[in-house]
Amino acid sequence: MTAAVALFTRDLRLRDNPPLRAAAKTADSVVPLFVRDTGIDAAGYAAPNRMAFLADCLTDLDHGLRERGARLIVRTGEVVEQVCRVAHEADAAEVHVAADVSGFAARREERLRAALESAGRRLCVHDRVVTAVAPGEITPSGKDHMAVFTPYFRRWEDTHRRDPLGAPRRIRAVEGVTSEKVPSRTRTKGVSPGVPEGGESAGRKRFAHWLRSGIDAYEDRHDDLAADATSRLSPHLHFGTLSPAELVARARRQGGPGAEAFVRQLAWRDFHHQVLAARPRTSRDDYRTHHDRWRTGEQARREAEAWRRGRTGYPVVDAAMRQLRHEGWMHNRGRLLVGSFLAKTLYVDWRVGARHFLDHLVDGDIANNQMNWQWMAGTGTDTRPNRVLNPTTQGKKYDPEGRYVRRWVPELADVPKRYVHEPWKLGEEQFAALGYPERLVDLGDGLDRFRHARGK
Ligand SMILES: Cc1cc2nc3c(=O)[nH]c(=O)nc-3n(C[C@H](O)[C@H](O)[C@H](O)COP(=O)(O)OP(=O)(O)OC[C@H]3O[C@@H](n4cnc5c(N)ncnc54)[C@H](O)[C@@H]3O)c2cc1C
Repeated sequence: MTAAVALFTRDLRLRDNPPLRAAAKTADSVVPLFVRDTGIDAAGYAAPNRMAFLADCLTDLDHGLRERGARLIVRTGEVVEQVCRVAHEADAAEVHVAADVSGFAARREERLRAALESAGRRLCVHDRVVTAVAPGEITPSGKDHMAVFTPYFRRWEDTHRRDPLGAPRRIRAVEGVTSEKVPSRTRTKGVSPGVPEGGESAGRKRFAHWLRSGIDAYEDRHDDLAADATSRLSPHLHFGTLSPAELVARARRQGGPGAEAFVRQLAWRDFHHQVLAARPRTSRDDYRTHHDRWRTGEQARREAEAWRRGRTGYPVVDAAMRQLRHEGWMHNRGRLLVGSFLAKTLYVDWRVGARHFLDHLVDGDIANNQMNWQWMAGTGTDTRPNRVLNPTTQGKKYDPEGRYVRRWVPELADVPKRYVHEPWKLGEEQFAALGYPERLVDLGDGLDRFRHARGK
């Protein structure tokens, strides 16, 4: 009897899961393993919103495995040590795992390979699991990644994609490997009230609903803040309860401009992943530095805190920041606006904002978060790095009725449409009666400071 370990990381699904399929195919019996890596807690990345969603994912995965004759083995500790221990207990010849892109994942892979090989076992790493197209698959000659999205996307579209795999029908489990209790959401403290349900079953339901009644309108409505007309699949993509390759294939099959626009966003996801894979230090360091001397000191700290709390005095910025706290999620247009406001208007280091996002986002993801923050701060791959978004004009454009602002900023619930993005124009007395904060900064002053800092 041969045995293999299928190590789940950011691929918490049974369908279209190449490491699981390969483990089940090459060995007589399988240990489906998830390690609660204490290194992630120690690095401060175990945000409660993601831990709650993760608990749902593991519970659902365990159910699915039990239906197929196995169950999820959960262990807590240092990941390499735990995997080696389980491989030894199961006498597994191979460990199958998905390739991933961060520096953390690269180091994990290297250490795991060395430790397994020294015990006479083999690590098998599978591409195109976390992304639809693997990092490094599309590279101009002599380069290790592509730095501009449009040409990347053209090549991405031409890249042959594999057909999505079904879930294994039966999985024969290795006998006698013990598991900790699968974590439960109810035991997670400090979770935002609006965090959605995690797990492959919930993800598939959401995706089916999206194909039926969301995707066709996506191209026209994705920027409408109040309409909430995006897929909200990002947490499922982050934890891999849905496969990006399958999403691309099924959206393409459905066809139409909405589906094409949606697929383009999935390509953005792959794009950022390939940048991080080639430049892992850009999770902290500027991708293209402007030698910014970001504001620090007491006033900048106070302003960053007002931004975190959704009390900047700019309604659409505050609405988005409050949505983040309540739901652990924020609309993409909101993310762009609050990112520009922090990094450019307030001229506070993008890392301060990225950290706050990672503390709250259910989809908080090193590749997507850090690369998008850098894009917005103009230190990343944006070809117009000094663009500054004006929250008032953007608010009027993407929330013309003020419905998004009223939903998240109760102080402005009864303000007429004319003033909802500029409540300070109501007049002193009426404005004071709202109990809504004064503007932190004049937009013109913020713009001048930023341009001066960037030498523009
Ligand atoms: C400052 C900032 C920080 C961000 N942080 C994250 C993050 O931590 N995790 C994350 O998944 N996304 C992040 N994004 C990208 C984007 O805002 C979210 O992916 C999107 O809002 C998720 O909502 P949705 O699933 O409804 O997206 P949809 O519009 O339905 O798009 C479908 C999918 O495409 C991908 N996608 C969409 N836009 C982008 C993008 N700009 N970059 C990369 N992938 C994209 C996502 O996986 C998304 O689920 C960030 C954007 C900005 C500007």
